[in-house]
Amino acid sequence: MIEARKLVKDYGTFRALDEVSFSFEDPGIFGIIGHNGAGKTTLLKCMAGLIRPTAGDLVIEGIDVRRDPARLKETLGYLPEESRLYETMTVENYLRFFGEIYGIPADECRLRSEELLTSLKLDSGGKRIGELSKGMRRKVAIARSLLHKPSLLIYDEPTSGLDPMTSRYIIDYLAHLRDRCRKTILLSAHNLYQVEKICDQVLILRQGKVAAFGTMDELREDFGSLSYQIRFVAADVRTLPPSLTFKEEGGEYVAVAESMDDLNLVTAAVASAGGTVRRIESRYLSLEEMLLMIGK
Ligand SMILES: Nc1ncnc2c1ncn2[C@@H]1O[C@H](COP(=O)(O)OP(=O)(O)OP(=O)(O)O)[C@@H](O)[C@H]1O
Repeated sequence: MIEARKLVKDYGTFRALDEVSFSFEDPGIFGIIGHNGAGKTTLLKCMAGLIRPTAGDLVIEGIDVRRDPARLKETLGYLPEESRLYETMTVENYLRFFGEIYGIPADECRLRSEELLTSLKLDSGGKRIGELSKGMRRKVAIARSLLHKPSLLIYDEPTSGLDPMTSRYIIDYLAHLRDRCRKTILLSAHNLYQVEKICDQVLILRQGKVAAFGTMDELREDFGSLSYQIRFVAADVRTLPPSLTFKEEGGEYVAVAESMDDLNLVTAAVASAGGTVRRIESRYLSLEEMLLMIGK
């Protein structure tokens, strides 16, 4: 369980996080989204114990992060927005180096590294890290974050700057870590389609405050449906009120209503013209539309 209560982070006189509260039940994937500068990285860094919150409570897996950030080390794998890797090392040496830092015995570290590189489909062919592509480097950083088998992963923009195929591979890999390895993953991302696809709960930050929080279904409920599409048949559409706009599609007619009131007007008009409503579909806001609605 990850719980934040009235979390505040000030940088000097600037308040980057303003009484942020939420709780995540693990295992799961939790997305933190918001416009540039909303406070996502600040929140992730607080949760990773890398910066100290100014006020409020933050408890992760029973560890009070404000009091005892060092205790998080074993439980946590952190992937910063931009990983500074050791350019002149090979991938294998790099992972061995971090294995030593984590106190993993050499044989076990080699086995774990091989497993991770295989599951991430990363074959560096003995190249130095500085010679690898961006996607490969991201995978190396992900492998490093998993080396000590942490139960909690904090990933800042895991797919930023990656091509769609690599990006999708990493997203699917994160889902695999949750579903098969029971990991809890907190991530920030600007690719909202991906967040919508894999996150169990989403926190939307706006200027350091919580603008919305919940499962995708809860957020859709909160934001309301955008429109209703009414499919109907009518023997003679000339009897429909001239104000009703609709189009013909596959032998049916389709009208769009922007609100529940509008929807009632359309269905009443169809009925009074002797028509029949075949289907009403509501189209919910996408996460991107919600973020645009919330504004900067
Ligand atoms: N070390 C710092 N000192 C002063 N202000 C900072 C510092 N780090 C971040 N900020 C400010 O805090 C606010 C939140 O920054 P943060 O990096 O957390 O946002 P973000 O949501 O991750 O943005 P982005 O999507 O652009 O990465 C910004 O206004 C930023 O300028």
